[in-house]
Amino acid sequence: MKGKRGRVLLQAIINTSFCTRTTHSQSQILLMDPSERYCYNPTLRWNPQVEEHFNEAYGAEAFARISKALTQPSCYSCIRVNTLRTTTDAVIEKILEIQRDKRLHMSDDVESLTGHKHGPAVEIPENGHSSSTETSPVIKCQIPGLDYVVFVKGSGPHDIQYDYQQGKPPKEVIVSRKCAEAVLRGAQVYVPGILACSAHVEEGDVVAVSVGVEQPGRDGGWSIGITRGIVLQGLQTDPHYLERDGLYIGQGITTMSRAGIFRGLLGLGVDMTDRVFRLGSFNDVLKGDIFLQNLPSIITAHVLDPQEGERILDMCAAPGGKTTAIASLMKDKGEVVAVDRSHNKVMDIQNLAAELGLKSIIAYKLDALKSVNMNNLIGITTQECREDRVGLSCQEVESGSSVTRDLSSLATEGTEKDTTGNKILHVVSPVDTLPILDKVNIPDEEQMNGGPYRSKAELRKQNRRMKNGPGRNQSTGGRVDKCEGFPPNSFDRVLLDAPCSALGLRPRLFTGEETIASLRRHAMYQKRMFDQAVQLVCPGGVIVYSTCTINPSENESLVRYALDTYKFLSLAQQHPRIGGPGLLGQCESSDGYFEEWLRPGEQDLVQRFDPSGPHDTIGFFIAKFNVGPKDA
Ligand SMILES: C[S@@+](CC[C@H](N)C(=O)[O-])C[C@H]1O[C@@H](n2cnc3c(N)ncnc32)[C@H](O)[C@@H]1O
Repeated sequence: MKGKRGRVLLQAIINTSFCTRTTHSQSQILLMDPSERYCYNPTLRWNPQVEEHFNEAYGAEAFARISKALTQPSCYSCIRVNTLRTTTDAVIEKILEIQRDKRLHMSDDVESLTGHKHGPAVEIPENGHSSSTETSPVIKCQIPGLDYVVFVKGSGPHDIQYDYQQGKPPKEVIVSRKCAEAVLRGAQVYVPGILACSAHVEEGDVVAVSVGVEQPGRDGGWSIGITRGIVLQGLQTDPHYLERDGLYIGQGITTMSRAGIFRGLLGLGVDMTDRVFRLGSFNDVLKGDIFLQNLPSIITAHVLDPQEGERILDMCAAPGGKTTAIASLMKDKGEVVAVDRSHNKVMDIQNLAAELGLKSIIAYKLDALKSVNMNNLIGITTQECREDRVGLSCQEVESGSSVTRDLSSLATEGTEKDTTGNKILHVVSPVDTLPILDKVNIPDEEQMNGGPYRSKAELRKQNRRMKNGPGRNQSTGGRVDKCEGFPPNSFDRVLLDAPCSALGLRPRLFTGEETIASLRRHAMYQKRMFDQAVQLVCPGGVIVYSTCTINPSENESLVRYALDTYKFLSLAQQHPRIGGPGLLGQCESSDGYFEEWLRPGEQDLVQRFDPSGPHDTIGFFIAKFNVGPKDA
């Protein structure tokens, strides 16, 4: 026991010596006003080079504001109503009823509308919202076309009266960063998220909840340095005591004892009763009728503008938020092919689709970088797929001619063959900095024309497989099907919601893991995926690319600081299928704030980069590309 205490003390000394953020001396700590400790005033930690980069781009003051804004959640929860099952009005009515029943929010929301002790309330902009709803905590979005979106107002930051006296700290728990970020958005504290807890905590105790955030380690990396289950004394000898100054997110009542918390794996650990930010929790509320989703994500699906009966590809789809939004916009008529490279995440898509009762979604495990499969040319093009659906001829499909024709614009044939004897096609990008596929395989001509005989029935079966996948629809079981990719021109529209740094998504309590190199890597990865998307969409189709970023992009004076999107998009415009002389295709982009392609009256959707704004995402980039006919 003595040895353990000694280690804790030693750890506290080490932490104090090596933590660059620590600014208090021991005598200052003793004199420090506890309210400075028990509050929420985090400082976002950046990789020094990234911070320098953004400081230079935005100016130190503006970037400090952006950083601060990232640590706070938006002032509302955004809900997408599953209009295939219910109506927006019915959902609003039910939410109000639930709030009344639970006596949730009501008095506090009135406070949130009138201001706060701790700082200005963050309000939803009035543009697009009817004045009659302004005092209601549950608001239907009034923007044309988005009446299936509901905002539930929250409030904060609030001062919390933590139960401390000088020399007698409150009982407390430390939660993981991910848990804290969820709690800031309205979630409860579940057992797996709890890292440490005071001694002698029993069920029903009031505990202060703070967050363990990554700190710079001695090896130049970042670490949390809290062993799960460690006992907190509320003293400076606690691990990372000083680092948690200003990192208290509220207080709650424990639903089990300390022993129960660390013995168990699941379940509610702390019922949050007093939060720095109050946002509604919608866990298990109106299941299947609503989906909690950030506004920009909803708008991404809106911008794609999918039509009933179309065939859509969602390239990086899990957990399926946008996939299901697309299927709903299509009234579940047509086909939404959702791919993700992770098996478990594909199951998430399947589960979400089943929960929302959507049958038009087919989810596959597929590396989006290998989405184009030219080996499988006896597939169906979008046009034929549509014709097939309305009972027209599939002759062109069966001959594969439409696909062959289209390849000519993308590729030049070499003499090399791959291991299966197929010729290797070298695809040449007219824009040398835009990395189009280096090498893709297509079947040998003789295989294409005079290859092994297949009956029409076999071909039809093959076509069905291409449309419906090799196995079952997601709604019938937990199996995940792999997909070998799709022939070019397979889809009417493609959504590329590319993997990204998620900078811009709030709240964020740590960003140090992103380096200049990693940000550039995201960009390279996205470009390669875009190359695939361009080939998969049929002439006259649409690609929507979206990503969450705070990289400066559109503003001319900031372009040279853009690590990814701007350069990528300007290069994409030069792509022969998107822009360039003699083609109808065009590119529209607008720094992520959805301007040009919106219909008249929809300009209120524009989210200008505004750190003090109410949005759940302060940096989101959406670009819409109309793909031109290749021979125009
Ligand atoms: C930004 S999230 C997508 C969010 C999703 N569109 C939604 O709205 O719910 C990015 C996804 O890309 C997936 N991903 C990353 N690399 C991939 C790859 N090479 N192929 C397919 N999916 C990939 C990740 O597994 C992750 O689920």
